[in-house]
Amino acid sequence: MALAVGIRGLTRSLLRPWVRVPGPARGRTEPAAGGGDGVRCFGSPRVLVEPDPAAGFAVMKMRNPPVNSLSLEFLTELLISLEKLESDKAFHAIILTSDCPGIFSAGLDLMEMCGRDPTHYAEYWKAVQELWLRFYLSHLVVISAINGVNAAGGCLLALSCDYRVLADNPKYAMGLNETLLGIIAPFWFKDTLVNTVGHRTAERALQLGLLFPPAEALQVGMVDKVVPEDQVLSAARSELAQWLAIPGHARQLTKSLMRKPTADRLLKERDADIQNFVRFISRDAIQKALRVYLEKLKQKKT
Ligand SMILES: CC/C=C\C/C=C\CCCC/C=C/C(=O)SCCNC(=O)CCNC(=O)[C@H](O)C(C)(C)COP(=O)(O)OP(=O)(O)OC[C@H]1O[C@@H](n2cnc3c(N)ncnc32)[C@H](O)[C@@H]1OP(=O)(O)O
Repeated sequence: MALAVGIRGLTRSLLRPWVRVPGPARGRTEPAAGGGDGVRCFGSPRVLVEPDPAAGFAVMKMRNPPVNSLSLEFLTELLISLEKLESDKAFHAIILTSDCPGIFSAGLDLMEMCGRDPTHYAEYWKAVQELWLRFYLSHLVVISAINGVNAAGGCLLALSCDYRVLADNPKYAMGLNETLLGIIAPFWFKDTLVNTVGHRTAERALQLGLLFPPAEALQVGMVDKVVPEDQVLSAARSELAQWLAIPGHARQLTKSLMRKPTADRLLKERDADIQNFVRFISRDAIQKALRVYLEKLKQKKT
């Protein structure tokens, strides 16, 4: 089985050249995230980046409508945006949020895991691993401003950040709900949750596939702050000030000290994890469960 499609290879094959604000904002000079004037937004079709280099951070907005499902192309674009900000010394932090009303992310794209061939599954899973590793270990401060419902892989992305602000809307539940689909959160999803909420809460949440509404998410420590919906971004910005006041090298080394052992577990068995995923997801029973789940999502509209 061909597992060797690196994310840089993906990047070359999938991504259009870096583009300036596609869609409605194309060609405009928008106010920067922190209010600075004259700084151009940039991005790719599915990721809008609003830089505020003077303040040292950028707002990264996910916009893969309707539900910000993490397709291969979207994962790749998120990685490229992250890489671009990481390699620019002007940036010390990112606020990750959504441009899709009411949805932070519906998690991994079920269409990438359903009815495809093993080579595709392997390529997809490698990109999912890469996204987690890069966000989890980023030297930048990453704060998520969670402004919508946030399931499974989307929740993992938020858990990979350094701090989470969640909008206070009872519809905006968040969690690793894989078991509800008849699938299993991989060990590194589990480890990330355990590191955030502790073993007992994670054990219960993972088995039951719990999606926590804001008050409960705050209570178990899945998020750090719950604020009125219209204050999610400003609360994330205010929080950032505290993180940016710490000497960068000390904070980065401490982050690495805390997170490297967890990341190393995956790094040591990355190929085996891909093979496990491909074997698991290719099973007839799993494919059937995913099809039934997708069908249910569609039926709820009728
Ligand atoms: C041994 C083990 C080894 C290894 C491990 C093995 C494997 C397993 C690991 C897999 C880990 C998986 C992680 C995941 O992230 S799985 C995805 C989980 N996500 C969800 O359960 C959320 C599903 N979506 C929803 O609940 C709702 O869509 C949501 C987000 C609440 C929004 O609701 P609403 O606004 O009403 O929108 P719709 O439901 O109508 O959705 C619009 C449209 O989007 C489609 N869609 C929704 N979610 C997804 C998705 N995750 N992927 C792809 N497509 C999605 C939905 O079907 C609709 O499509 P339509 O064509 O009808 O417009």
